[in-house]
Amino acid sequence: MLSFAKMHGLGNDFMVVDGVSQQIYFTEGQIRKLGDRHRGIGFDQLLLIEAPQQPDVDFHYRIFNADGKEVEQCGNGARCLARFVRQMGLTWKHKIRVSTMKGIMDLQILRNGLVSVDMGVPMLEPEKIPLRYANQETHYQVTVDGISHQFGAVSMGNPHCVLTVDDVKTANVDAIGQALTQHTLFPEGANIGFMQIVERDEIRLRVFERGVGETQACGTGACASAVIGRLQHQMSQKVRVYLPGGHLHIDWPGDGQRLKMMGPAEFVFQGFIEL
Ligand SMILES: N[C@@H](CCC[C@H](N)C(=O)O)C(=O)O
Repeated sequence: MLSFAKMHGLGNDFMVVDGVSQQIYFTEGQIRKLGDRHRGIGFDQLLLIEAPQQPDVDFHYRIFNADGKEVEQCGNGARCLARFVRQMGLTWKHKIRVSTMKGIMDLQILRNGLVSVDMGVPMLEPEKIPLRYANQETHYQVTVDGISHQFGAVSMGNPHCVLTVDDVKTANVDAIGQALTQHTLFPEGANIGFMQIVERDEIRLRVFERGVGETQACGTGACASAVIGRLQHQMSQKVRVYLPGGHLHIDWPGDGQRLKMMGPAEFVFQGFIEL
């Protein structure tokens, strides 16, 4: 029997598995079955926490989308990881350092229960996103169904494309998201964000996630929108990003600097399942 927890960050939901005390290997098919919302546990991502693979790191953090594919980064998941490892007694630390496919990340559980995550330096070079386009720094263009869209692109460890819209409520998230998430411009696919600027320090955002579809919140998507918002629309260093499931605080001083994200992480239940 496999022990797991169901958690969420602003409604972006996860099956979280302790791979430190349990020996576990998931196939893509198993993940798809577990992620099925009618016949499985149901989740946007499965998070697998493993023993450290290098010195000075507490855990190794792996992320799988509901389609079974392993990906590089998950911001809401990182906050859940921090609360999970303490709740399960895997550590007593409040400051936790994890490695991911793409690098090292520092997490901190704050006194108010929120979790702050150092998400590293956002990467804007097309080859690092990856994006098949000559470097234009912040303004790119793509045509979907005969309509031209301007977008910004950034890697938060994983690839993001951010479109600015007048109103997130009426944005065609599903159709444009489907068309762009596996567009040839993004050789590894991309998460597609639809950002409405409300104030210099406030964004409304919906995200069509690669390997999932639209989610109630995307942590890395919120970070990406803050970066593109600052570069394209001169937004403030500190912004609140409102997603359908709730809001996150993002702090990014600017180009070449590290970005911080802060928000909640919640337990739903714990359980056992036979694979
Ligand atoms: N929900 C996430 C991002 C999860 C991975 C993403 N779907 C991808 O394929 O890169 C978040 O909170 O960042």
